Parts: sequence; C-alpha cells; structure tokens
Amino acid sequence: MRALNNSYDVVVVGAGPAGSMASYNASKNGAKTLLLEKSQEIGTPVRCAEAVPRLEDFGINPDPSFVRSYIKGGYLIAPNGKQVVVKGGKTDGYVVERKVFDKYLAIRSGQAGTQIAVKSRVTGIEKTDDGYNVFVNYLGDEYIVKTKIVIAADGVESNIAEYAGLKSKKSHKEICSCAEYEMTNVKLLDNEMMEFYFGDICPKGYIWLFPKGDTVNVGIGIIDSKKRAIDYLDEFLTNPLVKGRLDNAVPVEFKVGGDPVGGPIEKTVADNIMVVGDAAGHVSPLTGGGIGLSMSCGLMAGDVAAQSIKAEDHSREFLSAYEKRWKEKYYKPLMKDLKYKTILQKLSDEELNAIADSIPENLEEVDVGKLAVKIVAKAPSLLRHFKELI
Ligand SMILES: Cc1cc2nc3c(=O)[nH]c(=O)nc-3n(C[C@H](O)[C@H](O)[C@H](O)COP(=O)(O)OP(=O)(O)OC[C@H]3O[C@@H](n4cnc5c(N)ncnc54)[C@H](O)[C@@H]3O)c2cc1C
Repeated sequence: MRALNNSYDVVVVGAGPAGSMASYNASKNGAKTLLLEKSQEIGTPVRCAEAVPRLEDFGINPDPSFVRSYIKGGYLIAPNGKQVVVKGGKTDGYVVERKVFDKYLAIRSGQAGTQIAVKSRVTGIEKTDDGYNVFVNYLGDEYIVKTKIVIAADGVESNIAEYAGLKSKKSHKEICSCAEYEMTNVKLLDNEMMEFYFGDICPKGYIWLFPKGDTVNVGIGIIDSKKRAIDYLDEFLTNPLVKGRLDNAVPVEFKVGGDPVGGPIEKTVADNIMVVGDAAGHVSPLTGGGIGLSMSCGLMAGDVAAQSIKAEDHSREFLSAYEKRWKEKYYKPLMKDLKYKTILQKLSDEELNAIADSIPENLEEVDVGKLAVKIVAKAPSLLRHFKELI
C-alpha cells in the first residue's frame, strides 16, 4: 500500500466523522496527512440511529445522496402515553444514511489532500524523539508509519489514546448498550418528527423511532440492566404505546453498538497526540448524540494540528489550544447533560408521568417556577431531584 510507505505530519486513526473532519482541516491547512481506517469500507458497520444536526452549520450541503429525512423536532413520550413536543434548536436536522455520509466526509477529506488507507488497523503507537511510530496491519503485513502528530479518532473502542497514557477506562455503567432495527412499514406519528420513549420499558435509557425516508430506525439504549437491549426492544414492538403502528413492520437491517455517555475525558492532549470524538467522550450524556460534536471537535483538532506543524512545535503546551477550544465550547453543556441524565435515570414511571402531565402544549410560554410547583404537587417525591439541580 503506497500510502503506508511514507512519513507524515499528521496521522489520524479512524475514519468516522471525527477523523474525517480532523484530517480534512489538517490537509486544508497545509499539513501532510494520512487517515487510517480498519474497516474495508468507510462507514461500515453502522452503529447509529443516524440523526445529525444541521449540516449547513459545518459548511456541508445536505445532499440527497445521503440525506434520507428532514427532522423538525421530536415527541418525548411518557410511560402513560402523554406526548411533550419539542421543536427547533438541537432537534432540527436530518437523518442520514451513515454508510454514505461517513464515506462522503472521507472523500471530502481526500479531495482536500488527505492520503487514506482503508483495511488498515493501527495495532500500536510508539513515542519517538519528536513524534510517533504508528504500527499498521494491512492485509496481514506490518507497516511502521512515522508522524509528528497522531490524532486518535478511533471511537468508543478507542485504545490509541491509552497507548499514550491519556484515557481513563470507562466502566460499563458509562457505556450505553444499544440495539436497533431499521424497519419498513412503520406508521410514525409524524414523518418529520422523532419519537422518544422513557421509563421502565428501557432502564436508564430511551427507545427511539427516527424517520428515515421509506424506513424508520427503531432502537434502544440502556445501561446496567438485567436483560439484553434487544430483549427490551423486541418487547416494545408490541407495546400498547405503539399499538397498530408497528404491526406490519419488517426489519431490513439490525445494528448493535455502545455509546459512551459518561461525559468527556479530562486530558485530551499530550506531546504529539490529540484525542477526539467518541474516543474523548465527545457525546451528549443525555441524548447519546455524538456526530455533531465529533465533527466540530474534529475540525478544531485538525486546525490546531496544522498550526502546530507550521510553528514546528508539537508539544503538549502547543496542542493544548485544541483542548482549550473544545472545553470552552462544550465542557459545561456536556457536564450539564451528565447531571440531567443522572436525574432522568432515577425517575420512576409515576414521576415521569407527573412531569409530562404538567407540561403545557406550548413550552415557550412556560413559567418555570409555576411549572415546578405544579409538578411537585403531582409527585412530591420529585422535590429531591429539584434540589439536585440547584
Ligand atoms: C446505536 C447507536 C446509535 C447512535 N445514534 C446516534 C444518532 O442518531 N446521532 C448522533 O449524533 N450520534 C449517535 N450515536 C453516536 C455516534 O454514532 C458517535 O458519537 C459517532 O459515530 C462518533 O464519531 P467518531 O468519529 O468519534 O467515532 P466512530 O464513528 O466510531 O469512528 C471511529 C472509526 O475508527 C475506526 N477504528 C477504530 N479503531 C481503529 C484502529 N485501531 N485502526 C484503524 N481504525 C480504527 C473504526 O472502524 C471507526 O470507523 C449513536 C451511537 C450508537 C451506538
């Protein structure tokens, strides 16, 4: 493989959204960059519900080749069936075909100058005087690629950062176990709205229905439960909450995966290395969404990598500009989401019902104080959670 017989300014491990965006920005800003992906086809296997934020905010045209649905909001559905409608903001976006979308992002990076090697698994990295040796297995042959900077974008299964002593191990309580059917013949409440179900039917997580053109992603994410995610999902298919809407549904794809919802890791840079995306915990602990965050933090890492090459300074101090940038933008919101998730996980079905029953149709006209009093009147046990929020 020609691309592996070379040395680079920047080697990015993993061609997910984080890696493709990081390599795109590194190349665009002049760094000689290699993107390594262990899969033979970028974007596969898919382990995702495929909802992405407004792509226009990343300068990406929402091309029909990968956009399957436009999303204008979602229904949050309590155990008693009460629906709370949320629209705009973070719920505004698309459901994409990730196999095509991830490949599109890699192609875009290749067109900016990135060398790409697929079916190339990184098996280790070794610190050198000013950079790293990256060990790559390609079709059974071992290669050593020299680089000044490594960007670890190797997702939830990440071990590249740990080779550099950066990542703390996440416990199984911080990884959401997910299972998902992509199904056709599903009747949605609205073809432009997502549906989210909460409560005992999906312990410490939620069930989702995301419109995807002529199919729907029907999935579940749970934590630390007695049964497997797929068992809860199969039970849900006949739940009265979706009565008559999934009766004729047939799966055309099945996906499983882990979502790191324990919050961001603290240290994401060391000399000659940066960590980004799922590998860095750049995922909302509340929603499990990480594509937008990975893309955004990937751009930041690629930008700082290119600056570091120009400045001929690849030290931790220089690369800290990346950590400073993502923390300024995302650290507080991620920690807030972590707090909300922790509270949400403790709510009983009765408490979830009390909250949903008290929330008016028009959320914009809500007086938060009066709403809190109304909710606590319905379920006094909720008072302890309000105290946690203060
Ligand atoms: C079931 C499920 C549903 C989800 N739904 C959504 C959703 O609807 N919206 C959303 O925003 N987020 C969702 N997420 C989260 C989202 O998928 C991730 O946050 C996102 O993919 C992170 O991007 P990334 O580039 O960091 O990692 P990834 O997309 O995981 O990419 C990492 C890449 O690194 C490669 N790699 C790993 N190790 C090596 C190695 N040693 N050598 C070479 N290559 C390697 C992998 O093959 C992979 O291609 C979901 C997650 C799950 C599990």
